[in-house]
Amino acid sequence: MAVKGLGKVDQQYDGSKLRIGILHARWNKKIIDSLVEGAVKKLQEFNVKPENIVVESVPGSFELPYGTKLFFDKQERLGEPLDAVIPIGVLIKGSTMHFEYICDSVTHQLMKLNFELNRPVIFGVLTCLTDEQAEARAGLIEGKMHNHGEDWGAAAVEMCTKFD
Ligand SMILES: Nc1c(NC[C@H](O)[C@H](O)[C@H](O)CO)[nH]c(=O)[nH]c1=O
Ligand SMILES: CC(=O)[C@@H](O)COP(=O)(O)O
Repeated sequence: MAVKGLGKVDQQYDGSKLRIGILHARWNKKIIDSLVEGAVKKLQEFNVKPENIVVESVPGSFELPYGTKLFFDKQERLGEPLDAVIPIGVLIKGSTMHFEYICDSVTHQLMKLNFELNRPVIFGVLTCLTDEQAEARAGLIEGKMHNHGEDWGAAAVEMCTKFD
């Protein structure tokens, strides 16, 4: 088992009053499904109520930053505002520069959204060179790596509550 990862949380965070959005891309669906499942499982372990976990999708990772903004806006309009969004995408290197451009622009724009929206936007995007790297990071290869979706769920609750 790899040594990398979030490790134990520094304190117990309570997500019972939070509403968290998960916005996932539909590219690389099998890996996405596992990551979403990991994030949901961890949110529930941190007491986020199932009815307060809102899951939506966009076509690909490129759509995640603007989709995240629209998701916050829509939930606000509905009177069910989100405390944080976990955008989840899986980028896998192909044979052109497509991968590099999307990795770079999406990462920067998701980071900027934290400050623009003044809400936690978690970095739930895998940027992998091979299918196997992505599968391992979604916990799909027995004994290899943990499901990184769990880290993203934990990070969302911590970032919503830590500085209260
Ligand atoms: N190659 C991958 C993509 N590509 C699709 C783009 O993200 C986008 O949906 C399209 O260009 C339309 O704007 N998306 C991923 O999530 N993962 C990939 O590996
Ligand atoms: C257009 C795409 O999302 C995808 O085809 C990228 O892969 P490649 O670099 O092999 O074109």
